[in-house]
Amino acid sequence: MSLITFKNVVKEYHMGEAVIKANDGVDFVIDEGQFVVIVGASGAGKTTVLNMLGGMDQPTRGKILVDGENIAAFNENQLTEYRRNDIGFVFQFYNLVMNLTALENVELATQISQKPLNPQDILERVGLEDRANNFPSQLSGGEQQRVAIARAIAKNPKLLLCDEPTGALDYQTGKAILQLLREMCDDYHMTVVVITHNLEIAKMADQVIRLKNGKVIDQYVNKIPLPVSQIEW
Ligand SMILES: Nc1ncnc2c1ncn2[C@@H]1O[C@H](COP(=O)(O)OP(=O)(O)OP(=O)(O)O)[C@@H](O)[C@H]1O
Repeated sequence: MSLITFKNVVKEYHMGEAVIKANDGVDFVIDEGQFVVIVGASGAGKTTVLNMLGGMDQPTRGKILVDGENIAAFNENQLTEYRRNDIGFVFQFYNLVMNLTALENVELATQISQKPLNPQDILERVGLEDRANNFPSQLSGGEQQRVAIARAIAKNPKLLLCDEPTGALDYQTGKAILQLLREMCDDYHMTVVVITHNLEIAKMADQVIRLKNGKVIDQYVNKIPLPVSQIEW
């Protein structure tokens, strides 16, 4: 069943006289429970797609249907509710609250959500049960990203959006994080969207959307997505 539909989505930025089309008529459909990779070079429009899908920005024109509702027409209050309840976000640089422990970071996210999962259980699921009382500064980059994933998942969102989640990590740690994201998708039947410039990562996806100059230039389904262990870059 389709969960997300982008219909002729345009996002323009006005810089003085010039108009920059960050997204220039983007169309795609994402099914519930899919692991989707949106790939493209720097400036292709990936972050713009993710920000609009996450309710952090709105298109200039077009429709963005999520679970049947056009979020492009939401007002501020509706967008706040949407971000709170339906979206989990994982960023390249983790964005943890540095003066809260790993567990407290996860708990904080669950406090604003309607149907959260148990923070301790999720920390255990990401392999950090022994580090629950550590502060982010006491954790490695890979461990901090695990906390960030736990925080996003614990909200029990409809959609997990990931912005270059391995961008700040070394090769092996990055692969472990991709593996964890894939498991989250499979275990929780969560729809996961990852944006990256790394085309190799596309091989692990159920569906790939390629962007160039603000347009979709290719969109395909991997009938047999590769296990993360078989991906190399
Ligand atoms: N707030 C803004 N104001 C003006 N132009 C913007 C703004 N945000 C994005 N753009 C422009 O829109 C285009 C697409 O940007 P976007 O950040 O979506 O690309 P990207 O594929 O995510 O790139 P990267 O991989 O470098 O993050 C770029 O040309 C960018 O300069």
